[in-house]
Amino acid sequence: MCGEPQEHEPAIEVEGLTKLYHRLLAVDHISFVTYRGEAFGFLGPNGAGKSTVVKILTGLVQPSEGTVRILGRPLGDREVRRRIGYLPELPTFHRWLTAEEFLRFHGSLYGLRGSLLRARMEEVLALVGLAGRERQRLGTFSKGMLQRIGLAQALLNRPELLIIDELSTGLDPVGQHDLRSLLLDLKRAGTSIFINSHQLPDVEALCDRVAIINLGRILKVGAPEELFDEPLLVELRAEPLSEALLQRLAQLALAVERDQYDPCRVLLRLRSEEQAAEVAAAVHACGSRLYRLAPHRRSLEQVFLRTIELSRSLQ
Ligand SMILES: Nc1ncnc2c1ncn2[C@@H]1O[C@H](COP(=O)(O)OP(=O)(O)OP(=O)(O)O)[C@@H](O)[C@H]1O
Repeated sequence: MCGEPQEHEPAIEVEGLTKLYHRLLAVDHISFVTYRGEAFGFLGPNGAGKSTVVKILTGLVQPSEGTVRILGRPLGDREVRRRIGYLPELPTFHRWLTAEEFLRFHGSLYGLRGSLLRARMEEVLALVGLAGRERQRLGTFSKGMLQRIGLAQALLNRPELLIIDELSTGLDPVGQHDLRSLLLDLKRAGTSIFINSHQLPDVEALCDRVAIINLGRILKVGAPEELFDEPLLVELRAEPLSEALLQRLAQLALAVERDQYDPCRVLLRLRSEEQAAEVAAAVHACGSRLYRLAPHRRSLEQVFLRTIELSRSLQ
């Protein structure tokens, strides 16, 4: 794993965090820790409470209960704000400003000025692929360019912690790839990243750990590969996948999931690795041909959907 957390020093510490909007419990006593140098992803369906948590972390919303420490300091600490970069979910841009004027304004909020500000502006414009666009008005930027200038703004102060509330909206596949590479480079350089996203492939590629959140509660936290808590899941392709073979597989495996699109394919949850040999023997005993018998890894998207589905069925 690249970007190994730095000596397990925390970046964000959240304890019993709760947010009530009038009677609506948007965040329900959640606790988690992210570490320095780590990219931590927050995944959840619409309305899960993700943006509320980000707004609390960035001081835009007051928590109802609980404690938060960022880079070792309590919420609202002015010095710590200078060490954080924040890309909001739907940044509002002043359309009449040029890219340069926009960055100059945000730079001044970080206390940057003069030659240092000019150097940082040049640096971030190059990083996000907007070098040469300094004089262009934001009103004439495409959605992807606006996303990039938003990120440039968040990187102006060379933040130790970058908080991103939803990324990649409006970016074409090349833009998404470039942005993902940029975030990976920042992580490799030691930047801690907290990212809310619906873009599961981005989260899977970037994040060391993810939390799955729904209805204001954290359902699971772990490395993407740890969340695939089905180590003995195997994919079997055999032809024909007869009723007799399916019955034999149902006796052998803990669970058999048929593929609704491929009549020759099933996923089997085994009790032990040794059972793979029994599965192969059952295929031959039933007179079928074995085309594939291999470990199967669910995608983060499948894990996410199953976790949310399970939590809904338990309500
Ligand atoms: N200012 C507010 N006043 C009242 N309710 C709010 C406010 N902001 C958010 N909520 C409610 O809190 C809940 C969580 O919203 P939040 O925006 O945190 O979810 P989210 O996970 O970020 O969703 P999305 O993925 O759609 O952005 C929702 O039910 C939302 O309607």
